[in-house]
Amino acid sequence: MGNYFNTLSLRDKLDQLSKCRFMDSSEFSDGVNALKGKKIVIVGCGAQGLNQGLNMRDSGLDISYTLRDAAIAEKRASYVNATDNGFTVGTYQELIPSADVVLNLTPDKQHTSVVNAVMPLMKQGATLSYSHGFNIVEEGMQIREDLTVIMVAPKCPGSEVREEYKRGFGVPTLIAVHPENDPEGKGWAQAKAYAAGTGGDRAGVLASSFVAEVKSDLMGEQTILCGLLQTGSILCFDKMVEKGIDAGYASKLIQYGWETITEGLKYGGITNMMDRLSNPAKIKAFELSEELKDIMRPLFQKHMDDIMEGNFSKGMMEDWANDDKNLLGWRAATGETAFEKTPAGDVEISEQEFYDNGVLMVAFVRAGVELAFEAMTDSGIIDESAYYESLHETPLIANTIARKKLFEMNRVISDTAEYGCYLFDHACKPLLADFMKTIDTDVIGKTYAKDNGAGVDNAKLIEINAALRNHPVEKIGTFLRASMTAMKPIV
Ligand SMILES: NC(=O)C1=CN([C@@H]2O[C@H](COP(=O)(O)OP(=O)(O)OC[C@H]3O[C@@H](n4cnc5c(N)ncnc54)[C@H](OP(=O)(O)O)[C@@H]3O)[C@@H](O)[C@H]2O)C=CC1
Ligand SMILES: CC(=O)[C@](C)(O)C(=O)O
Ligand SMILES: [Mg+2]
Ligand SMILES: [Mg+2]
Repeated sequence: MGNYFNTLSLRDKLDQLSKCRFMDSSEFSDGVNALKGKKIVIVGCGAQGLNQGLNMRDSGLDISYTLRDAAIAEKRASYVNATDNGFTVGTYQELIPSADVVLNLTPDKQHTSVVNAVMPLMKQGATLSYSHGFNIVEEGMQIREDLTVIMVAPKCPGSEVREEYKRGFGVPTLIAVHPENDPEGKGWAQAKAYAAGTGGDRAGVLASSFVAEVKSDLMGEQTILCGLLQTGSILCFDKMVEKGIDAGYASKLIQYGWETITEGLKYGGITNMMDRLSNPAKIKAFELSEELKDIMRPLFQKHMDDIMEGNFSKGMMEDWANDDKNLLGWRAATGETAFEKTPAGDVEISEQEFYDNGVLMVAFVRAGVELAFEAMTDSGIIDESAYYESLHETPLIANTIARKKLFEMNRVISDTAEYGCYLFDHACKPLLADFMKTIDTDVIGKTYAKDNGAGVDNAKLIEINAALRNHPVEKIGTFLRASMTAMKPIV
């Protein structure tokens, strides 16, 4: 076993990275049929396992769970999750031999040992599925030749996979078939039916590759989605407290602010999020975000390079071998930050106030989304995929911070995402130290400018509006969001 991506020729690397086709909803007219009546067994009942299983059962599929022996014997959380929801739970020996499709939804760190345990028990011609291609792409896992290997990767945390489904919708999903393992040519039909079962087809599905999924997913989660939201939360909170803003107010502004301002992003991209500010505040947010982009660009590029070259996965796997020493230490340190420890105050903050008093947060979001999108597309990842991994998913992660701050975000995302998030955060905070010295409460904690009071430079405003609207993330976003609203009323 070794890094599969690194064994490919440059031509094949570029070919796999650029695999990404936005599927037409008509391609899902067969619904879940390709999996109807098949026995689907999910390994693991955690963030993705439980929520995908609930959706697929509601879509009429036959779902049961297999857990390691100790989880069953000790009635661990995963066992309780599955049995409380009325699912059959059994050992590998009991359930795997009769399974038509096995969904491996255990943490990435466990994939090699789980697949090695499960594979010999799988029947001839069955299908093995992943929701993240790390094991195949970064570890070069070899799967038995008769087995079909597919991937169905929801572009969001497991909790939101369920929430969106309950709302009658779904989350954008990337599907793929491992080219080395499609002996019967049934991979795509099964992956499509699986995406229909989770509701993903209603939000948008990209036909992609294991390689493109891994490289884009790692980049999004480390930088804009989790890393930057963590850094931004800590820096904005500490600054407000340092400058005398009430700590309870500061805590609330950050905890719920990301969710509120990225709601604007969800509806109308960066353009709409920035349009929610007064004109003078928009100009200020633009200037701050330009500065942030210049400072952070090398860090975003470094993350992309490390992911592409396999350095990131190598470092993380060393930590796996070291009993997750880094991960666990960094997780504990996050729990000790002042932001995490200060409860949100009992103060009313109106929807508009989150924008008006959070100009710096808006600047962070714009800078992070654009930088992540640019780094991905510069490396051969297609715009649609880069959009989902930067702009689209940010509000979904922000929702988790609103629930229970950074603790909840880091609990809900995968361990892989959490590890990369801390790496980014540790490098980004010192990088922004000088910039933060220039920041005062006019851009975080207090209202920058509610109206156009002191006047607005028309030429500058026009130039800024054009720069925002002409960014490629806005072009692809307009197209993808149009297909989403078009699909909503059908539900
Ligand atoms: N978290 C997310 O929202 C997202 C995750 N993904 C991907 O989905 C996959 C699952 O991640 P996630 O849902 O976060 O995982 P979780 O950490 O939530 O999964 C834990 C589950 O895996 C079981 N498990 C842990 N170790 C083993 C083992 N050695 N053998 C058997 N079962 C084990 C646990 O059972 P036990 O009780 O025995 O510990 C538990 O049921 C990953 O590939 C991830 O990258 C993709 C998109 C988003
Ligand atoms: C939530 C999600 O999509 C991540 C961030 O990729 C993950 O948890 O790995
Ligand atoms: Mg992801
Ligand atoms: Mg991930």
